Amino acid sequence: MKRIAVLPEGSVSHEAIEFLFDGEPLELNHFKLISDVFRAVDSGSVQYSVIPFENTIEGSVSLHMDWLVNEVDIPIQAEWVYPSIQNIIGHGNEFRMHDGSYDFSKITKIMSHPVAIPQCQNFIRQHSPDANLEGVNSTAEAVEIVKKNPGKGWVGIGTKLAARKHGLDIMAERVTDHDNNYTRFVLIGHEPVSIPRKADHMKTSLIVTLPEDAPGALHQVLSAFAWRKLNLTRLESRPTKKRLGSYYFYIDVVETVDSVLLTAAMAEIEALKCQVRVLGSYPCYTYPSPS
Ligand SMILES: O=C(O)C(=O)C[C@]1(C(=O)O)C=C[C@@H](O)C=C1
Repeated sequence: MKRIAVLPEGSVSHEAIEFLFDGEPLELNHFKLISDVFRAVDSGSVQYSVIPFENTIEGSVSLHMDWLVNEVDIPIQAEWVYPSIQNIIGHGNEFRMHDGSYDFSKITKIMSHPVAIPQCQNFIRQHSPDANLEGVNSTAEAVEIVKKNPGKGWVGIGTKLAARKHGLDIMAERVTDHDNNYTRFVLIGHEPVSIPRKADHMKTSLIVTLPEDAPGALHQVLSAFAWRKLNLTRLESRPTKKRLGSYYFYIDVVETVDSVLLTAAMAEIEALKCQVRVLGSYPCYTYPSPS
């Protein structure tokens, strides 16, 4: 049975990993902090870790990107997309009105993961503009804290799975600003993984660091992909954290063509005195579109 580190029971990450393995029994080790989820592979206590990487509304989860690049050396083995469906969860009796509906203006505090709160801005502005917003380690943790603090007017933004686990009420369903709210997850680990789904395509993730003060270097790097007709799906710069104004580039290449071309592109980029690090070449699984 695969041993996998993931955020707490009822988190979006937990739902997502159960989806990826489609009912295959898994040994899940739950951790409160994403840093511990990352470290679990390093310490050998699990084979794989589940990392949320990018969200439709919020974009890259930069903290997780930086951890993958700077703090650990663990390859990406798979990527998949899963919907982040968020709900308002609380002790319903604190907010229930005579007609049975909820008075959301009574909410004093809304807690969730810092990536989940901005996903629900419209709902918050419209229904609970005076509530305090508080970021915690996961959506699941927010719901757990609310459970332990009745009578204070607190609610959490989280999954139905978390509401069920803690026996709380789902006061409003699907409260994200856009229905198409998806999160891209990556599975990291030292061994390739078998997944009971059909992969959509392969992808290679690269970290490219340009030589200092080389005008046109990024243009030349991009040309190495362009003339080989290699399809880039992501190009993002992040600070190297070594000094202000120094960046690395995170590049995703979808391999729809022969990988020999990609190897040649990387050799060309290295010849330009760039540093190239491969974060992984891995299968990607898309979420089935509603029929
Ligand atoms: O807090 C959770 O439930 C998580 O799985 C983490 C996480 C994230 O880090 O992006 C995952 C997806 C959600 O959109 C919000 C939070």
